[in-house]
Amino acid sequence: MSDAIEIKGLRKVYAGGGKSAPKEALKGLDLTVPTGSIFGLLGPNGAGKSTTINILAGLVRKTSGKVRIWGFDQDVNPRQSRAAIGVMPQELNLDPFFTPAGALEVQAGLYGVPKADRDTAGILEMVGLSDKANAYARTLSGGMRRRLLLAKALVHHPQILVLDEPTAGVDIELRQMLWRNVRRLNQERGMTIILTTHYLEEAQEMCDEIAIVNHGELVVRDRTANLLERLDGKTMVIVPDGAAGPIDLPPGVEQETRPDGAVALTYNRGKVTAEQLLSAVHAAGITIRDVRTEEADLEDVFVSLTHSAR
Ligand SMILES: Nc1ncnc2c1ncn2[C@@H]1O[C@H](COP(=O)(O)OP(=O)(O)OP(=O)(O)O)[C@@H](O)[C@H]1O
Repeated sequence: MSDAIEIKGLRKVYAGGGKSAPKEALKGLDLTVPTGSIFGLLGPNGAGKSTTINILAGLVRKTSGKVRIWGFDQDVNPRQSRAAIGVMPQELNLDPFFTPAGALEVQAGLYGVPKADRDTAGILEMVGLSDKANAYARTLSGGMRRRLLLAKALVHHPQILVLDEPTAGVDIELRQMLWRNVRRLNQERGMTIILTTHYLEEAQEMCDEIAIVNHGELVVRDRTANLLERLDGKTMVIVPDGAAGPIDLPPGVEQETRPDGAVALTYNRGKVTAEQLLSAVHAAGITIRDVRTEEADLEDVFVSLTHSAR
């Protein structure tokens, strides 16, 4: 199967409460998530990411459109489509009276996982909670609760794992543990991973493919590497030895003097070469103390695309 998730024409209108008008959070979203990928769903606040994820998880009812999960139409085979997906939610809502081991057993029961197929100890070990297996959830730290939420998402051995803002506000150790586990689940078990994050650097590093949504619509979906290539602007930063005078630059190159005296030359890689720039700098009689280049990153792509969509 090529796509783990297929979303077609997905609309969600939240009923307005009191005097507030109804809100169209998704306006006919089309999206596919390839099987075996680590897929990033990005977008500004209120773009519709959580709504999309909650519909996939079966927590929010869509207004219209088609959702297929692991080949199962959500409307026709709700049980199978739910069984194929595990969701680690944003909120840390856990029953305080359950222990981690107890919570996993209950979750396994809810999904009808036979006793012989349960792996409570193994999952707790994977998320680093073995020594807390029998502690009450109310005594767990915020980080431990997140580990437990990840563990709960895995009890029914889903093919697809969805993580909604998994690293928001967590410390470095937990973040590394989460990403280590995500990579392992993806590489060793072929699990398809979908995640939302506000940390673009993280998405750039972790995700093979990225979709950006804005105002309930898809802005772009592409391989991360292709997205980064879309912006072929590059900046050469020159630290001159002494003050730099005017430089006679090729057309289309923008010159900016930074507060530290460095000269930033922004150019289009397709039109101007680094060599041309360096020649122009030399011709201006500038001695170069240091030179470096800055590539576009996902943040530039994100800003440029969500901006132009507006
Ligand atoms: N239960 C609800 N009732 C009414 N409106 C809602 C509800 N949930 C979300 N919305 C609205 O729908 C839009 C999309 O919200 P959603 O939470 O899906 O965005 P998001 O991309 O996840 O944002 P964030 O990055 O802030 O989590 C927003 O305008 C939000 O105010």
